[in-house]
Amino acid sequence: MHRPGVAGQGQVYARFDGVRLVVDGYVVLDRIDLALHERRVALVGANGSGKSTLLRCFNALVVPSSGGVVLDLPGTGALDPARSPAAARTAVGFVFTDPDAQVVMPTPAEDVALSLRRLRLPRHERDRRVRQALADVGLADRADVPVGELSSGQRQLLAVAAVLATGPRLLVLDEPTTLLDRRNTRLVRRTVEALDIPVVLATHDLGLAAGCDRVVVVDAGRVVADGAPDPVLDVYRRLMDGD
Ligand SMILES: Nc1ncnc2c1ncn2[C@@H]1O[C@H](COP(=O)(O)OP(=O)(O)OP(=O)(O)O)[C@@H](O)[C@H]1O
Repeated sequence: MHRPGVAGQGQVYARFDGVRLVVDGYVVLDRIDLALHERRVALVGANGSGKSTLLRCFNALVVPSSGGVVLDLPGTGALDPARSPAAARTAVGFVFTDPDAQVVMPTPAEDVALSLRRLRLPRHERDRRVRQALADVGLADRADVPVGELSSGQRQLLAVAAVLATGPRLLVLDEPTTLLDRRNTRLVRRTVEALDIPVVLATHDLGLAAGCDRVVVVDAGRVVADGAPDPVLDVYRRLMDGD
């Protein structure tokens, strides 16, 4: 396994210990050992290698067959998502690839407000958070336009805003730029870079991965390279090109 050095940044906020997932006899994840402490971590790997499944372990959308995950985020203490799925889903904001699966209300402001409903906030606090979340992703001036008038990139950012408004301690993004053109990709990239919480994302966009602090290559459910972006992405390119 290739493990080029990566600069340490802060405390470990997520640890995977021997995570294995078997579904109908098929090994989806195997021997995943990770201790994440970097602000930005990218998972890369071929289609079907297990990236989305690994991300889903963060909030118990997937529960390992064996091994375990421990989150240690500000305000949560040590937390096993499999044992405390509700707490994990409060602490971990999860954004899916397709924003249209997540954005359901007619306007951005209403959509973000919907995500806050279960927090039962006083109206003024809810409105404040809606405005703040939209401002954080550069959509302050689009708060009340019909969602259909937003670009795909802006809809992706709206999905991020709706998740950020709930105050997650960690943001997990599954292929956030896959559906986007270069301009919208840049928009999402810049927004992610500016966030003040850790972000773990899966991507086929090697530019997005290169801007992260650490890159993890997943192949057939295993971690095969892990470390600083430049050397690890070289390993990944060679793996994909069959050299
Ligand atoms: N619940 C499940 N039942 C059966 N097979 C599953 C299940 N979840 C995942 N798989 C299989 O596990 C493998 C990994 O899937 P996963 O979606 O995690 O890959 P991925 O790396 O995110 O792929 P992509 O880049 O195409 O999104 C695939 O072969 C998928 O079909």
